[in-house]
Amino acid sequence: MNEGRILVVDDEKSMCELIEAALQMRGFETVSSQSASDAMGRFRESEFDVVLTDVRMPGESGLQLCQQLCSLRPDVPVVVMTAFGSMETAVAAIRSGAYDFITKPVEMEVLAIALARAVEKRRLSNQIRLLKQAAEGRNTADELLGESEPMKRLTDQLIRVSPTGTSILITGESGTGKELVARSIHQRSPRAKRPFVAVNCAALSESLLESELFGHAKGAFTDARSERRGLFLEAEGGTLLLDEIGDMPMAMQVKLLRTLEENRLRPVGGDREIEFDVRVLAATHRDLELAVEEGRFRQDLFYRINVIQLHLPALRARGVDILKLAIHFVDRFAKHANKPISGIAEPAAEKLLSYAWPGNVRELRNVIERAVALTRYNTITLEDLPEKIRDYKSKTVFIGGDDPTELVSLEQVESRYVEHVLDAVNQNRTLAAQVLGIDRKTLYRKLKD
Ligand SMILES: Nc1ncnc2c1ncn2[C@@H]1O[C@H](COP(=O)(O)OP(=O)(O)OP(=O)(O)O)[C@@H](O)[C@H]1O
Repeated sequence: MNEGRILVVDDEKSMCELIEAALQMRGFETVSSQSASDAMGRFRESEFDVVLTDVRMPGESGLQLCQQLCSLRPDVPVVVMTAFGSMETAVAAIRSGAYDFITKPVEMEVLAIALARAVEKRRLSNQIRLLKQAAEGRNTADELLGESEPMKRLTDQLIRVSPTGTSILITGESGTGKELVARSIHQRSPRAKRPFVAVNCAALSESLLESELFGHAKGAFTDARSERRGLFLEAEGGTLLLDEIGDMPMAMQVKLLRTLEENRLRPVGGDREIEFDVRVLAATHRDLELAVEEGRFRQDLFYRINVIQLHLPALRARGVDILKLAIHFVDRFAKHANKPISGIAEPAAEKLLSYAWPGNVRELRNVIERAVALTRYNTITLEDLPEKIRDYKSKTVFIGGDDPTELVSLEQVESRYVEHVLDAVNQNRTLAAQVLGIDRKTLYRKLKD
């Protein structure tokens, strides 16, 4: 049985060997290191449950090592070996963040008990962290609802691809539920018990994004007062969602591709590469194929992330799901607000169905939250909806002009319909071509004409 993985640090090689032999006999796995700096390197390269270190060593002391480890990974306990009778060192060790100390000469039985306790502490705090994450997830994340044909197809695909570990590109307009789909893929994968981490690539400058993703060494730039593990390492064993990947700066795309190909990363300002095990999902509301053609997105990275593509339909294409989602949100917000609201009155429901929902599910959710707060009745009525929805007139494609009796040529009908479809899919030309049943070259020609 594996009692835990221990990094043993002592400048005396024979001491390391002695301790390692005693620990291995008792079921621990060990790695040893003869200096603080070498120990730091090993610590960054792989996962340990506990670090056991001597205090006095040439170069950096065990206490300095303890401080560094505690700021880098407060979740990994450090046990320090101090000389017998040196209470001051023991106190200094605890002040440096050590979890426990044992005195030298080391009694192997005592050491094994101290380490087993430290391993147990680490496992318990990990469990608490994961339970907290799961509880937060349950409170904030919605379940992916939808029974319309396009959503059924999507759920079907999702169930098939989630357990595989393949890279998936999730596309769809803003607010269609891309992050929710990513969470759902994670939940249905063997990685479900490990972390799910999402980062918005559009929100950060190139240099910030790099250190956010890969972490940075101490002193890598002016503000880098301490080391930071990047999100790739935070997501170790789990899933990382690169949201809005279409907005990632070109230079960063190069670094990301290399990292994904090699499964290793180099923190900003760091001198070592670190291996990681993370499933990467990417999401975007942009037309990435077009971005590749226009030279704004690297083709090699596109192929790497686009092994499988899941496309989320716009809310307006989900028919009756609009009402199902609306009722789901009414129930949820009514419960929060402690109001006895039981549904949506028919005229309001009709308006919800005919509105175009450019902000998709997110917009619907906000509209319902507002309506629940405003309503004086026990159903949502027309007057609880925002004016733009109450007054919304769905466009009739063929009439397009101001005069409804205007007669237009077939060519004009076609060009207006193309425009209408492009509006409906947020100018995504790949998708528009699919909807129109023509290839993209033909679509470009029509647009030019
Ligand atoms: N099918 C669905 N069922 C229930 N809730 C949904 C569904 N789709 C989206 N939502 C909810 O709508 C909101 C927006 O979803 P999400 O953040 O996943 O969208 P997104 O496509 O990632 O948006 P963006 O492109 O702006 O990042 C969230 O509150 C989400 O929980």
